[in-house]
Amino acid sequence: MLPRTSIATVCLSGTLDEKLDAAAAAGFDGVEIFEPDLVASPFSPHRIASAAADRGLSIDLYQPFRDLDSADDERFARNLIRLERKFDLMDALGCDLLLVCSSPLPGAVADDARLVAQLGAAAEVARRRGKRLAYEALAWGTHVNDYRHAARLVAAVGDPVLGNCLDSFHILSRGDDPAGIAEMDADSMFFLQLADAPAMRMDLLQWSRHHRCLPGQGNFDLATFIRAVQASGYRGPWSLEVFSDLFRHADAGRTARDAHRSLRYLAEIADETGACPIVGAAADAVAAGGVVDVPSRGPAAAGDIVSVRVAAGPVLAPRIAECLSYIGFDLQGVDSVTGLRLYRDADIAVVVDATAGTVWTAPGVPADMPTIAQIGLRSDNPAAWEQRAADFDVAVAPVPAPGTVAPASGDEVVRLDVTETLAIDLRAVASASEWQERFDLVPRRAAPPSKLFTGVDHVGLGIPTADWEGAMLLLRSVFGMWVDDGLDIPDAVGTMRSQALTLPTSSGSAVRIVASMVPTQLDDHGPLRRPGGLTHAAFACDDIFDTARRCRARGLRALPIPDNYYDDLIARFDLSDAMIEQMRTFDVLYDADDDGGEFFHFFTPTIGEDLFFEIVCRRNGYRGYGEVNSPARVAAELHRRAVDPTVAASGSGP
Ligand SMILES: O=C(O)c1ccc(O)c(O)c1
Ligand SMILES: [Mg+2]
Repeated sequence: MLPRTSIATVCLSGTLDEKLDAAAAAGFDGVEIFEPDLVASPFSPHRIASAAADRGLSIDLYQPFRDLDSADDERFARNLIRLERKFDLMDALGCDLLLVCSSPLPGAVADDARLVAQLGAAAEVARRRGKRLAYEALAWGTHVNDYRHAARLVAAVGDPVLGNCLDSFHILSRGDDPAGIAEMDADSMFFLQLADAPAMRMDLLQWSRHHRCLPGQGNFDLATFIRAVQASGYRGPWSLEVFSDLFRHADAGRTARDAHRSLRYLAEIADETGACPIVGAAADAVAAGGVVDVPSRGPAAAGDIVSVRVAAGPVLAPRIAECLSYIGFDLQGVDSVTGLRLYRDADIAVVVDATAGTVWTAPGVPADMPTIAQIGLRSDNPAAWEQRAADFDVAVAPVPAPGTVAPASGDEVVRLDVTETLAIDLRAVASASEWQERFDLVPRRAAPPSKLFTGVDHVGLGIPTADWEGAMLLLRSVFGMWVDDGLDIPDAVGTMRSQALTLPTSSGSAVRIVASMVPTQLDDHGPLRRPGGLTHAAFACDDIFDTARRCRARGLRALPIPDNYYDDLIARFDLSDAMIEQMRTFDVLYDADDDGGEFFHFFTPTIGEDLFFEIVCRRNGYRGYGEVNSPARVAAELHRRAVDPTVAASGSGP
């Protein structure tokens, strides 16, 4: 059950009225009025109060009141007068709760007894004015920056109009343990502010003011945090307070919808049992190789990725077909009308679609940018997934048939648009034979398909900056994916924020997506970067060198890796000469983790602007994706283009 929900106006862009519209439309019960929004508004506090009431929103909190305490008595006296003026304003606003944050000033009171006296004096004013104060420890407060310290001060004052405001950012950004919240007196907990944030090492104030995000969009362990809050018996609203450079110019309606969805997501993960389920646990369980014992959040566990559809366009489709055949995929069937071609290795289907300008191809993708437009996961119960999407207010569209120019209705296929250019297809029909039957493909081959691969190890997904937060939340809420810490990877054409997401599957394996952020502000997204969408699919094998040999025999010239790379490997790892020689021969890259896990991989050359395939082999529970080698791949690809101008000119691949 979701408690009362609230959102700070600072989370949303636009005028105050627009912010209220967006909050109400998204289903929030109330708002926190952020002072600068009120100060900048042309409307009186009375008018703002009725604007909120007209939309069915309560004003749950007015904030912030800064720098209350002071080592300078005269200054403190002035601060109490300032407090009275704010209470006048709150009278007009019809709000009785004021957030007071701990002081970050050098002149803040250091001595607890004196601080208790000053907080007590402020509480007395508040009581006389029929108001309440919620005291919040800012992570960068000069003397008070720990929620336990703030709670001790509040308890020492002992005035029922003075309570605590807990803000997940200030607690989790410091790496603090939220367990103490469970021991707090629920009556003293006046307000709860929630925010997530990406893992970063930076000044706390900068991190807080520019990079907060919604629960389910960052890397904080909010599940453990919210359970501690619930254990305390807190009865107030769950309110979102997200300072974000991205949200400040994002569409307010979209942010508010994501915000409400994030609280539903948080309520769901709060109900899960088990320790620290967000960060790391899923990856660890998957890496351990055995059955995944983290809960699957979906209503019906999803299966592995069984198909990948490449929107190739007519020009580059033959190149893609050629590349697929080099790495073991055999043509199995062709649609005589649309030219849709089905390739297969073992149980993996790759469908190459050569149509252009139809809804079936990825919208917005230029003809020279073939993209993976759809991944198919097996599910025993697509209808349950559809219901789940509806629970999170995510539109589910039918997938149109190839060649059609408008979406068909009544199709049984469930399509979730993760980004404009990617649909995840959760349905009963997704495998090679189902593709074959569904589109009545003309069989092209009697022989059984080859068996180079054991499955799809992961897919790479480029997400434009502006869509990043929304896509993260969608993948984690609707699909129930788990995240590890993200990484920043500098390479020859920019720096990419990379974030792995993992979905445990019914077979005890995992669907893995490696998301990377594509800067939206660049008009020209630069070489080897697409404006969004899937960049590659990685196929898993049991023996990297045997597979590389077989691919070579089928005609593959893998992306050439320079000798410098191998000299560096020799320096970094204790690998035998024979092993290094094999890697050099087959252009295999390598990574290892601290727990003995090893990763071997090689790449096909890029086709068009940025589509490639990867062949990977994990050993001993390696958890990563060889991200450290990503700059080597990008540089190798740039070099390949530079030395062979026909490659770049024709946009062609191998
Ligand atoms: O960054 C700040 O100053 C600030 C103000 C009010 C808050 O509730 C908060 O968490 C941070
Ligand atoms: Mg706060």
